[in-house]
Amino acid sequence: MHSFASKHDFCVWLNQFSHPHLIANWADQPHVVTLSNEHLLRVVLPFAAKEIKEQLAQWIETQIENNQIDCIAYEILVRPSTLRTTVDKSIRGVKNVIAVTSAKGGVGKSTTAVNLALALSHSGAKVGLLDADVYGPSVPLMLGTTDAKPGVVDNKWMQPIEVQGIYTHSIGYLIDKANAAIWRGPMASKALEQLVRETHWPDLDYLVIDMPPGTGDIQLTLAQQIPVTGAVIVTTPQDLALADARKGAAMFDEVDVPVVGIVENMSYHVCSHCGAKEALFGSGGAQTLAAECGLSLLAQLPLHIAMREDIDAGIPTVARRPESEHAGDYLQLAERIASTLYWQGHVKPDAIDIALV
Ligand SMILES: Nc1ncnc2c1ncn2[C@@H]1O[C@H](COP(=O)(O)OP(=O)(O)OP(=O)(O)O)[C@@H](O)[C@H]1O
Repeated sequence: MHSFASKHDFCVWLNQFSHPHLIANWADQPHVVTLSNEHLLRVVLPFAAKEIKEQLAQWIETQIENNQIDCIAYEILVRPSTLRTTVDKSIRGVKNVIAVTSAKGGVGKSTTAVNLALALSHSGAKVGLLDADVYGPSVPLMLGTTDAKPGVVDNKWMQPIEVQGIYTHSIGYLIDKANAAIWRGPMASKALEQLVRETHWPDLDYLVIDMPPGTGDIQLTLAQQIPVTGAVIVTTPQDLALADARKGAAMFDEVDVPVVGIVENMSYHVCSHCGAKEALFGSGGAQTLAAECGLSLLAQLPLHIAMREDIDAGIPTVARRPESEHAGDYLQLAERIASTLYWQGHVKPDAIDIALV
């Protein structure tokens, strides 16, 4: 039987627990394990990690039941850390920014961004979603908030719209689609920076930004102005989309924004009648691209009629069918992104963020 005389003993024991989103000796990371004077063991998971939380609790309970350890008082918390970014100027209230990008329109970037934000929230984090797609703000439609109008706080801040447990803001709440489409270059970048910085975000662990598609000046300027913790590139298996995704990876490299990896959307089609899988747009492309660019292939998401129907109904799959296989895919994706950001990044020392606006 294990006996624990010190925090070190607890860490050695906890390190035996493994999970694909943890690294070896994870419990030795600063601030992850603490022991109170009352002998309460506290494990703080520093990124969105509901699955780890549940599996770790189960593992501890099994150890107690099997008399491998004495009964202990413990708690497991999910408390994402703030990570350093190349752009120093932080966003008031926001710990980490995840930019969801695509080099080409129509590949499912917004669908991925919305479901990712909801999945991060289901995973125990406090999450915001900013629809920065000036050319076609689709978040209000996807979340059924087309009639929402953000309130104003202190004559200065815009209040985000809370829906399905996440805090959202969209260019679509302010102007209609027809006007957004004519924005170009500097005008669009300026408006977007304002949108992100003048929103009264509550304290958020993650702000997911649905970026405008493409790899032009707007995207480049945004990446240089907004403290992006990591970018996710969404693509489809078609050659053309993949060629563009390569450009996306190169652009983020140029501005020193870490790319967490690639999401292959519409990777295969699932027949709603017989469940058969077909590679409509070819297969293996994203895998090759990821290997070529030294990036991870984070997920291969199917093209499925239910996902489109959920989006059209204004309740994305993660919220509408949280127990479904598709929602499970997004939860896995969310926890993979959150853990990768943490293990690849550097924790910012706790400080009161002074917003520079
Ligand atoms: N995996 C999927 N399964 C089924 N339908 C999907 C899937 N991903 C996206 N779609 C559908 O494809 C259409 C385009 O998706 P979406 O708006 O997310 O793309 P986008 O890349 O953000 O496009 P744009 O750049 O034009 O905003 C939507 O109707 C959406 O419901």
